[in-house]
Amino acid sequence: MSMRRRYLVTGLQGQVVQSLVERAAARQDVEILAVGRPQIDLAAPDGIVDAVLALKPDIVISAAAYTAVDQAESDEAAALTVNGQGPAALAKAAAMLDIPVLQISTDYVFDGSKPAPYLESDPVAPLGVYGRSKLEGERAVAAATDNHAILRTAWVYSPFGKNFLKTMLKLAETRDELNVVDDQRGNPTSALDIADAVLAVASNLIASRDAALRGVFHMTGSGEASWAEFAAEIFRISAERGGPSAKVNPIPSSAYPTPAKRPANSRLDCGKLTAVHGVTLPSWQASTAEVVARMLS
Ligand SMILES: NC(=O)C1=CN([C@@H]2O[C@H](COP(=O)(O)OP(=O)(O)OC[C@H]3O[C@@H](n4cnc5c(N)ncnc54)[C@H](OP(=O)(O)O)[C@@H]3O)[C@@H](O)[C@H]2O)C=CC1
Ligand SMILES: Cc1cn([C@H]2C[C@H](O)[C@@H](COP(=O)(O)OP(=O)(O)O[C@H]3O[C@@H](C)C(=O)[C@@H](O)[C@H]3O)O2)c(=O)[nH]c1=O
Ligand SMILES: [Mg+2]
Repeated sequence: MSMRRRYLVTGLQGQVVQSLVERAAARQDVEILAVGRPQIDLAAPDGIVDAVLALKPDIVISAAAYTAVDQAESDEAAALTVNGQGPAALAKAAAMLDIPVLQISTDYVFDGSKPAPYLESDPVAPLGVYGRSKLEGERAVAAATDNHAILRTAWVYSPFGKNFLKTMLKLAETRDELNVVDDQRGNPTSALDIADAVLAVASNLIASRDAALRGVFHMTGSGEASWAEFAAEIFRISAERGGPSAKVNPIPSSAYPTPAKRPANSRLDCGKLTAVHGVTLPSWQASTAEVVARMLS
C-alpha cells in the first residue's frame, strides 16, 4: 500500500498554491490541502496553531502572504502580522507536530546594492515594509523550529492570480507602447517551476532529518533580466503567437515613482539549492514561453 503524504499549503487563489495544486494533481503520492481564510487567517494568528494541529499534515508549506508591495508601505501593521506572526504560528504548529515547515520568502529582503547575485550568507537589509515583514517571517520560522527550509524566490509569474506577465499582456491590449523600468535586474520565476521545486524539497525534508537539507535556499528561474527585458520577451512570444504586444520603452526607476523602493539588483545565486537538494529551475525564457502560450490559448 502506498502512503499518500498530506501537504498543507496556505492560501487558496495565490500563484504558488494554485501551481502546487495543479502539479500535485498528476501525482499519486501527494495530496495538497490548500487552506486559506477563514480556516487559516494569517491576519488572526491566534487560531492558526489549533487549525494546523487538527489537520495533522506531513509538512506545512507557508506560501500565503501579504504581497501588495506598494500597499504595504501604508499598511505596515497588517503586513507584519500576515507575513511575520502568521508564519510564526504555522512554524510553532509544525514544531508541535514534529514535521518540517517550508517558508516561501523573497529577494526583497536584500537592498540590491551587491554588484553580483546574492548568496544565502549575504547580509539582509530590506528597503521597504514588504521586505521587512517577510524577513520577520523568516526569523520567526527559524526561531520556532530547526526543521525548516526558507526558500527565497523572486519575480513570480504564472497563469494564476496577479503578476507582471499578466499585467503586461493586459496593458498591451489597449496600448502600443509601454514604459518599463530597465535598472532593476532579477530572475523571473514561474510559479509552476516553484511548485515542482517545492515538491522536491518537501519530499527531501520528509525523507531525511539531515540538517544540511535545512536552512535558507535561493530558488529562482535560471537566467536574469531587467523588467524591461522581461516585458520585451513576453511581447516577442505573444506577437509570434498572434497575441497582444507593445513596444517597450526602457526607463529608469526614477521615471516610474512608486510608494515602495525596489532593489536595483534582485538576482539570487541558486547554487546551494542545486548542490544540496538537486533542484535547478528551468530558464525564465522557456517558462515564460509556456505561460504566455497558455494565456493565449
Ligand atoms: N509574487 C511574487 O512575485 C513573489 C512572491 N514571493 C512569495 O511567494 C509566496 C507566494 O506568493 P504568490 O503565490 O505570488 O502570492 P499571491 O499574491 O498570488 O497570493 C497571495 C496568497 O496569500 C493569501 N493571503 C493573503 N492574506 C491572507 C490572510 N490574511 N490569510 C490567509 N491567506 C492570505 C491569498 O489568499 P486568497 O487565496 O484567499 O486570495 C493568496 O492565496 C509569498 O510568500 C510571497 O511573499 C516571493 C517572491 C516573489
Ligand atoms: C506595470 C508596470 C510596472 N513597472 C515596474 C514597476 C516595478 O519596478 C516592476 C514590477 O512591477 P510589479 O508591481 O510586478 O513589482 P512588484 O510587485 O514589486 O514585484 C515583487 O512582488 C513581490 C511580492 C516580490 O516578492 C518580488 O520578488 C517581486 O516580484 O515593473 C513598469 O516599469 N511599467 C509598468 O507599466
Ligand atoms: Mg505587484
